[in-house]
Amino acid sequence: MTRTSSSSPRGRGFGRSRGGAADDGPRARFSQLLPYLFEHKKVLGVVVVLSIVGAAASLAQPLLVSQVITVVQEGRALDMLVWALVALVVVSGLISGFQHYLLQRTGTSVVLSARRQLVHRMLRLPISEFDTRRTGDLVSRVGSDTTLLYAVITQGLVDAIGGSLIFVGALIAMLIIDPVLLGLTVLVIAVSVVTVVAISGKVRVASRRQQEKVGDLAAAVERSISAIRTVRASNATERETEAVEADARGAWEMGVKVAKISALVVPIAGIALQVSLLVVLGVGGFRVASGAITIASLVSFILFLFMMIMPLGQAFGAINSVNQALGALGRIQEVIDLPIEGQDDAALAAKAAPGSASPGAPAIEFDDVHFGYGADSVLHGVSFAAPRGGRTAIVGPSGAGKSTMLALIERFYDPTAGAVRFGGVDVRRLDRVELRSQIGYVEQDAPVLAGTLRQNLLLATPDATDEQCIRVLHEVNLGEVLNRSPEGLDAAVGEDGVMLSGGERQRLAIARALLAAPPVLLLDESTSSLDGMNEQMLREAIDAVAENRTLIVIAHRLSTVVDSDQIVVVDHGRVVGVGTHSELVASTPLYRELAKHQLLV
Ligand SMILES: Nc1ncnc2c1ncn2[C@@H]1O[C@H](COP(=O)(O)OP(=O)(O)OP(=O)(O)O)[C@@H](O)[C@H]1O
Repeated sequence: MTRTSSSSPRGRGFGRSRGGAADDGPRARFSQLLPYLFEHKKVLGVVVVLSIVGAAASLAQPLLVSQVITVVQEGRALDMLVWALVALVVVSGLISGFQHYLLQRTGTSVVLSARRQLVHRMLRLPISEFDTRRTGDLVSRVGSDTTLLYAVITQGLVDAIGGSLIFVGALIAMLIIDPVLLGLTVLVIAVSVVTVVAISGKVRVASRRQQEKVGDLAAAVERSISAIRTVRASNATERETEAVEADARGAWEMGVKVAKISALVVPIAGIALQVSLLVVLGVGGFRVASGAITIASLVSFILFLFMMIMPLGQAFGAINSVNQALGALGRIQEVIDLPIEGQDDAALAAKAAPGSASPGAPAIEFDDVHFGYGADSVLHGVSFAAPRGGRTAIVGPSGAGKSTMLALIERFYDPTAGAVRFGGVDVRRLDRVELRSQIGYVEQDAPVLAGTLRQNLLLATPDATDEQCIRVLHEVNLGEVLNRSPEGLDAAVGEDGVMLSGGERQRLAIARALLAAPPVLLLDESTSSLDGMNEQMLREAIDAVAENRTLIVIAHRLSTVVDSDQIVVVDHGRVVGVGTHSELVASTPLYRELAKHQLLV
């Protein structure tokens, strides 16, 4: 069988993720974050303007306070000044509320666009990519990693831009009030900034590792839940729980590490404020005493100092959240940067020999096809032709490469040598969408998607009517399932179709393929778990649909294929015989053996 991510042990997470080790994981640069921000440049522009207005309103406050002190000292009336102060406070509040809303909204939008891009890419990756990646880890990149981008907008970057304006404004005001005091303050701040920058890089690494651990955790949960019946039946619940807990603990440990590093960053702004305050109070006191500055100037200098330190805290927070986001962005970009299926189709098509579609050509033809999933070769020079409108059966021992042959027809993989032709044309020269629209494919494990009967049927044929759906369900003897629930076609089938029996799942998958009625049908052991009566009904349906169509069936039970136009016998990736049942019994020892086992000779 051809394994996909949902059924292969490799796909289920027995293996570890790529790049799980310390520092060799995907890294993201700050510049990779910018496109996400540019996408919302208009709103962010509004936010920046609001920040400027808000900053001006905030900066005006100490100036007004200083005015108030002077006016009180001079014993004049305060009316206008007080009102101006109240208005400033109200305006600053309103601005910051609106800004907050815009930032949250934009943060969510950035997450949305990262998710969109990821999903768009993920569903188009080559099938081989899913052979080695773990489903849970991919899911966690969409669900968890993307949420870290939210914090960049809401908790950091834009705030810091607004904050930096206040910072600069306060700096200028302080320079005007007293350059000496400012010099001392800047010295303290410079030391704290250097310290923060030095330790913040570590946040990125720890955050990326934390996200990797969350990916491991999601993969472990997915693995256990998807095989929950086997886990229970094997009395392995305890062990699986421990394994999942170990991954959860790994994520926790990394979270604690991020917390520790962040904890170093956060108080630095507070310490800087306290030290500068002490310095300013001490030195400022002397300067007031010596008459270099007035008390009113010292008070407003201190208010500006607070104002300057606050955005510094924001900036440190921003450095932290940007670094966390970059850790996650590395994992997001890694998937977005992967080549998608068909990206190198032009080069492949150029390599393929030109051929033209001709009515006389076989529907499907394998011409000396070689293929391997990795280093191990699976097909070694397979050649056969499936005639148009005929029924071809592929038989052979388990692992011979039968499902792989169907995967090559669907172009889930391309041969390493030789060619697969569709109607005389090398499939590498055909558009994949066009090729697949010509082929109905029923996988060995007959996947049924969570949802309703209708959703499953309409997967390949979204425009089919209810009548067509119901007709095809009857054709595959699933009419009874339809009557089982008053919801009819809207009846749920459960996750992976668990509410249907194995045979019913297969017949639903076949119904889906039949509904599209394509010229070529590929059935991978589609009748293997049907009981005698259902199998008969199904064969009649396939017989009816197979008329004037090319059918390629992989079957282990020869009784289902003895009346095929031709049978291709495959062993260890090689074709060892082609012919009808009686011809092969006479000519091919392996086939004779298979037939003997199944009491057909
Ligand atoms: N996605 C995959 N990645 C790596 N190896 C694979 C993959 N799918 C199949 N193989 C390997 O390729 C070989 C042929 O597998 P294939 O599924 O084509 O055999 P099959 O004849 O259909 O077997 P069965 O009758 O048991 O379904 C096997 O050794 C299998 O382990």
